[in-house]
Amino acid sequence: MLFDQELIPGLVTRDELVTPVEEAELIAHITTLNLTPFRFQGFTGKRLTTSFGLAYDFEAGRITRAEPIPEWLDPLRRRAADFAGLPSGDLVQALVIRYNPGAGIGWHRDRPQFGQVVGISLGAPATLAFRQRTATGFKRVKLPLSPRSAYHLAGEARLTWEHGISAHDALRFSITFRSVGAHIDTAVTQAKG
Ligand SMILES: O=C(O)CCC(=O)C(=O)O
Ligand SMILES: [Fe+2]
Repeated sequence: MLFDQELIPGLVTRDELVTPVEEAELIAHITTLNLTPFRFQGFTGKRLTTSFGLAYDFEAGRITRAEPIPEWLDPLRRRAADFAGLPSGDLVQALVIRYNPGAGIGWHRDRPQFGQVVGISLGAPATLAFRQRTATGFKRVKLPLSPRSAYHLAGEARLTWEHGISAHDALRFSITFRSVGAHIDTAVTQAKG
């Protein structure tokens, strides 16, 4: 497409942020990572994840430090930042997710400690569903995620809409980069102490 489209305020998408060759290389790197199931209060998710730069500890409810973002993710981080109009140094977290068949992600807003989000889809296509509460129910928007495409969540799309992906039966990966909001200094200081 010639122009980025804003489907809801703050949501911008871009097809083919990476080439098929780059996609294959990224997936090859991901398969070497030690991904672990998402766990929270006795619940074990079917998706497998790992975080770089910063992680979010769901049990403790705060941000912690993680292994540095690996070099093989640098070119993607720069491209994601260019797409989002951010300096690449602002994207301080990279979260890698593997959705095996049957895995999805429930309705949520990303943790408020984080700022803007840039997601890149690899592997099977999926649909990112958005909903925003209204007086009478929900406004809903569906965003098809083609492999190699990217989305940027800022503003309203980031803050007042929830998003989620229903379980699908094919293998998909996502890499999401995040900036951090105003609370990060306190959170990281606590994590070190
Ligand atoms: O897989 C995706 O693209 C969505 C991931 C997501 O919503 C999250 O990690 O907060
Ligand atoms: Fe999310």
